Amino acid sequence: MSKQEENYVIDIHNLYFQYGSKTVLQNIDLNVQKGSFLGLVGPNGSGKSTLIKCMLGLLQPTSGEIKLFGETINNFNKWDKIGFVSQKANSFNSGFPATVFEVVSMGLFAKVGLFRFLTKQHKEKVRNAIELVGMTEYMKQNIGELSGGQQQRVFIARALVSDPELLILDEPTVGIDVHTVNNFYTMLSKLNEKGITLLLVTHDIGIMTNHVTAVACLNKHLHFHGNTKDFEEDHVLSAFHGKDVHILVHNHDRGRQ
Ligand SMILES: Nc1ncnc2c1ncn2[C@@H]1O[C@H](COP(=O)(O)OP(=O)(O)OP(=O)(O)O)[C@@H](O)[C@H]1O
Repeated sequence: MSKQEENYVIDIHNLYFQYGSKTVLQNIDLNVQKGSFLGLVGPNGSGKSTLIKCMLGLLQPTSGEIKLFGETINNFNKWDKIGFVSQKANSFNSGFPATVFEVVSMGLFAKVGLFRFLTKQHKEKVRNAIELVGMTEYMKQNIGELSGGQQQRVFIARALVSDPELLILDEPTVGIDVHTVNNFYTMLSKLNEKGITLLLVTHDIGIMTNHVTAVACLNKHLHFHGNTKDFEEDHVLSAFHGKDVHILVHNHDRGRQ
């Protein structure tokens, strides 16, 4: 393994995926560097979720190679290094009988079983995770009483509580208003500054480019993969060709390299 490859938390080579006879991913070469914040964009049906499912070992690629933390995915077993927050995780109704603290505690279940056995240290971990996402003042509130954006922060805290090195977020801002989305991305940037590698699947191309350190554009093929400085509207347009898409790529200077 080269020095550069040692730095990859995800390393994908020549990946193909088919649902039956329909090819959804073709010849994908993609890596995620340790400490980076990668935004993965593409139009509806471009294969983003399929690619994430392959990375999480939920789907078996038709061919190609996926390495996680330097290990071939079939041999990889340190899944606690990876946290995952899915699309529309925020679907609680206002009567849902669990507080923010309890929901975040659930992220420790795999490690400690029932949360009535949480030790002092575990409770401290839960409080820290809640603080990281800026939700301390809501700790005792019922999750169902929070806004969609606040609920998504809680789900990120739940994923963070087991100290993952890589956090994968699939469309976490669906249904969240623009102002909240901006704050949400600022929070993600802060997590990234603390050393957590982030992979974010999103449609929010304009806002996203102000926060991520690298961008990948997918539409069956990978149309672009590089840093935000080299990322041009042309790449998005070629990935999104034929789609009705309005893109605002702006303020690259604010994106960290
Ligand atoms: N289980 C499945 N069986 C057959 N085809 C599927 C299945 N899941 C997804 N597809 C198809 O595969 C293609 C890629 O879907 P995928 O969900 O990966 O796209 P996406 O980029 O995540 O889309 P979106 O942005 O709309 O969530 C689409 O054409 C979709 O219809």
